[in-house]
Amino acid sequence: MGEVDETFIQDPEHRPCLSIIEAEDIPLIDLSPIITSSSSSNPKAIKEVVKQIGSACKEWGFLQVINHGVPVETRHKLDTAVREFFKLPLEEKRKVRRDESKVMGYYDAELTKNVRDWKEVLDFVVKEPTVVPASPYPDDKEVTQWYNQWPEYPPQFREACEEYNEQVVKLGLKLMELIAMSLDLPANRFHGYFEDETSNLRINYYPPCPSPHLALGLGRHKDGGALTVLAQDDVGGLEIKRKTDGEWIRVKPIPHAFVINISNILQTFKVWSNDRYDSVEHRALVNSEKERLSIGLSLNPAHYTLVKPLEELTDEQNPPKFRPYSWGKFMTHRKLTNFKKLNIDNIQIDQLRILE
Ligand SMILES: O=C(O)CCC(=O)C(=O)O
Ligand SMILES: [Fe+2]
Repeated sequence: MGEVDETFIQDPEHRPCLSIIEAEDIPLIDLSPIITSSSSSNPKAIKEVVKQIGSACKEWGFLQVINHGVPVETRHKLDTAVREFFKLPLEEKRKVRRDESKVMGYYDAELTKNVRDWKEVLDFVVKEPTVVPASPYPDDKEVTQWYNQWPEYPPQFREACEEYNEQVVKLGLKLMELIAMSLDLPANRFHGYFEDETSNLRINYYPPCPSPHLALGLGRHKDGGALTVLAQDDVGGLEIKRKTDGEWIRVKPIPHAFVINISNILQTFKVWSNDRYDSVEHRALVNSEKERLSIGLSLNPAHYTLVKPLEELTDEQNPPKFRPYSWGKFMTHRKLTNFKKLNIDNIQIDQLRILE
């Protein structure tokens, strides 16, 4: 096979280094004290987990969890259905193609930072329908609803996906409790934000690529939302930009583990925690021999959430460093810019920073 189309080619400074640097791995946290017992039964073990979560969030922005309570079969069922879907002919997959009016579904021409990604994706909302603002304009109060487009084949797709979402959202909310505790907040501090969650599932399928040294499966980015729970298969390719030195390091696939990413584009946690927890860039490499699959559930708050530094974490010595922003308006803006140019700038975290 020849080289890839030039739309996929990364600028030299962003091309991947294919010889793996065997660096230290991101923290691996065993959640069994949380999953197997109630919070009163083993306070010492739970405190230890909270401590590990807190330092992983501060030092890495990424971690992996094992013994997380999501059944192996739930994950296996979705994995099987997804692989069957991506093997279908393009015309079949395009029957659930996303567009401006149906924003969830299949897509095969995504760009990250204006360079094409070597991947196909499927997007679903967790709650159907998901209520969101109709436009990103601050004065427009109109809302709209996002629905899923379920593939007809394989027939078990929808059930597998819904079961997976339910289990993984449960894990995501548990992790939000642990993160709250690591910030010395009550365990349920964030729960209210997720009652009308706008969470979504993003399935990434990376076909083998003839030029893995020139292209990326997914260019460098930070995720939206509060937290991403990612399942990657055993092929490997996820890299994160290490905070301490900016080196790209590979996240080792661990059977049945989930990779947790507390970071996001508008850095919800950076704002909520008033700068204690920061976000981290990551990307996905491809290879010339094997296809790769990853499934990320992004736990997102209700559209009407005003994200701002929590009062408990600010005081006179520690004044708020960020102005509030509307989660829903931000999310709608991001979704619509996939389809058309809008007459409003993308919000960046530094625009929200209150100058000292
Ligand atoms: O494929 C991966 O490992 C990363 C996926 C990812 O970062 C995303 O979907 O946002
Ligand atoms: Fe990501």
